[in-house]
Amino acid sequence: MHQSTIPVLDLSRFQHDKDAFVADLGAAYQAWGFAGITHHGIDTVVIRDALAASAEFFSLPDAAKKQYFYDNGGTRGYTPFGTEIAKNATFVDMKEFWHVGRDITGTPPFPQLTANVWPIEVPAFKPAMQALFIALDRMANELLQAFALFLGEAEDYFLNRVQWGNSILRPLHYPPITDPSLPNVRAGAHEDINLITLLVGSEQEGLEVLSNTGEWTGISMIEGTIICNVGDMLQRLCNHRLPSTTHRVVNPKGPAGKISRYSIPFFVHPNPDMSLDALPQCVSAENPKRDEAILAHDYLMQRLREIGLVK
Ligand SMILES: O=C(O)CCC(=O)C(=O)O
Ligand SMILES: [Fe+2]
Repeated sequence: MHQSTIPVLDLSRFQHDKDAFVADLGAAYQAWGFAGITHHGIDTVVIRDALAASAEFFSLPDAAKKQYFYDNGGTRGYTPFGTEIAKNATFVDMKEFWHVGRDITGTPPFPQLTANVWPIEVPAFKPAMQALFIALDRMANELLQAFALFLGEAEDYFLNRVQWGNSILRPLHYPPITDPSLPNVRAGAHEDINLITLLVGSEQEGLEVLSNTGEWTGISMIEGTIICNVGDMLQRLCNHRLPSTTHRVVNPKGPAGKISRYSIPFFVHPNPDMSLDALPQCVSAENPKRDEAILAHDYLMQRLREIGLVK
């Protein structure tokens, strides 16, 4: 039966009902590339504090925010409105965001893992984002264990392939769209580049996912549910057995469109030297290899140039 919206998975089942959970996860992602995740073990306070700190930062005057806009391809700090554009889109996205990376003590094993910057105007921002980064990183590792099993690899397949990944936590702000001459799209249709994405703040309306029958499906979750979707890197690795589904953010009709949207995606990246070549067990006569072999870092650079974040 065709489900009309994305499935919801209870992550606590991975610990006590592993085989059934992995089968359900595989079915959910093969159908949608997206699922809501409940019982993920992340305290609601961690999520609320991060969303509150994000709203506080974005309410600062432009001049204060722009102090944190660096010519670094948006890798750390603030990126103002009008910078990012979805591949092949006409209008820039109606969003501003901040990038938090992995906190490293000592010399980073990869040069991409540059130091974080923090806004001094909002003291709560740093501890709130650090706590959310650590919690989502842990949750991602658990989900990747389940994905590894589904794909016929050992449970720990990803663990030493992601621990130095340049994963990015991205607090986002979409302002209300009040100018009627602007399109109603806050973030243009796109696929995520990375392995998987975890999305916090999805209770607000506006996110739409393209179903496998070609319909835009509006997604809003009960508070605390974290959406997880497959990105292009995982799609390549599994030779499209799991789809990296197109999604976008629209300005909802009615009162929800008159207020700002705050969401926080966590883009899970593999170590820069991980090969994204299709796993041999995912290639067959019926499903021949679709993409060329490429290293994660080279693939990322290619994609960041396409969306205007790297010139
Ligand atoms: O704001 C959202 O809910 C989704 C954001 C998103 O898809 C992205 O930043 O890649
Ligand atoms: Fe996305």
